[in-house]
Amino acid sequence: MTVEAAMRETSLEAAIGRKESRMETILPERVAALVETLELPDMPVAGQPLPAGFHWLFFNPFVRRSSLGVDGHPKTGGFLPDTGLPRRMWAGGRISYHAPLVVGAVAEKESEILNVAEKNGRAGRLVFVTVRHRISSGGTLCIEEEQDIVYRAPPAADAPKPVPAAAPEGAAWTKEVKPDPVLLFRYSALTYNGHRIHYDRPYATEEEGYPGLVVHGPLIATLLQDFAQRCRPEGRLTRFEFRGMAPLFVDDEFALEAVEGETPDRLSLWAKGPQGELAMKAEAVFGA
Ligand SMILES: C/C(=C\C(=O)SCCNC(=O)CCNC(=O)[C@H](O)C(C)(C)COP(=O)(O)OP(=O)(O)OC[C@H]1O[C@@H](n2cnc3c(N)ncnc32)[C@H](O)[C@@H]1OP(=O)(O)O)C(=O)O
Repeated sequence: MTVEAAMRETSLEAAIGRKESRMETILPERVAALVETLELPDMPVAGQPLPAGFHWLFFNPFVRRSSLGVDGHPKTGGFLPDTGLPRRMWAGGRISYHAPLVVGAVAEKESEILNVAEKNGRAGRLVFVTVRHRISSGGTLCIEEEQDIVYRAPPAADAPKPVPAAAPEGAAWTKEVKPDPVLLFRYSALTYNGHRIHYDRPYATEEEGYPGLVVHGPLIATLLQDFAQRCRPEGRLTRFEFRGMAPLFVDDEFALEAVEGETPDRLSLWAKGPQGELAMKAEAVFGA
């Protein structure tokens, strides 16, 4: 191991346990802006529960442009460790909805780095950073989430492109989504996410090697949670687990699909890409 690699490994381990916290008001205007962007039928107003996944609108750090990395995210090496790998993706997560987070409330998010794990993927070296977020309001823990962020090395020029797995067949419910550039732009703006792969086509294609602008993982996960809730209107979503399996791209229509889960309180869901590929898989659990 080189001295540089040994120092990096030490700094990655040192990141585990690092914490930060942030307070914010769950502003109804920002909730309304996402409802309209996603064309959802119900408009929650102050005092009503925040829809699942809408917490990603909030608690995102306001960082000076001079403190951003080339990818448009805050430079790593602050709260998130510098893995030495340039390409960030939102890999997945596990969310528990313990109690409603109410629109209009003041809430606090406490974040902690739970793990940093190096793996070898089909396309090269990967480092997964898992962050636990706890969102509370008025002394009640409302949402607990483990978020997996992956950092990737640029693939070798001669590396074959990993072939994505096929999505399951036999969906009981299905819904088409057309991710146009305005949807991606609005989602980036509303979540204050400067990641250039979502709106800067030359950067996404020439620097990160994607065929087009990349659809945000949390956007797909929010659409899947809304879809899950519509498949089970009588249930309350209490847990949602998802894993991004292959990226989706702007203007390529994809489908949200679902079947009954292994137990009556569950649904298995996925997002199916335009070639029938499994883009995201998810599991929803409902309580009373
Ligand atoms: C917002 C935002 C960013 C984004 O939204 S980016 C767009 C959304 N995210 C995606 O589209 C991710 C789609 N997934 C992938 O591209 C690939 O799955 C990934 C993560 C690059 C890994 O692909 P590989 O083919 O290189 O990996 P392998 O299948 O060979 O697996 C190697 C080990 O890694 C584990 N693993 C794979 N995928 C995940 C995952 N999504 N979450 C957690 N772990 C994963 C896999 O189990 C293997 O582990 P072993 O222990 O078995 O070795 C923003 O930046 O804010």
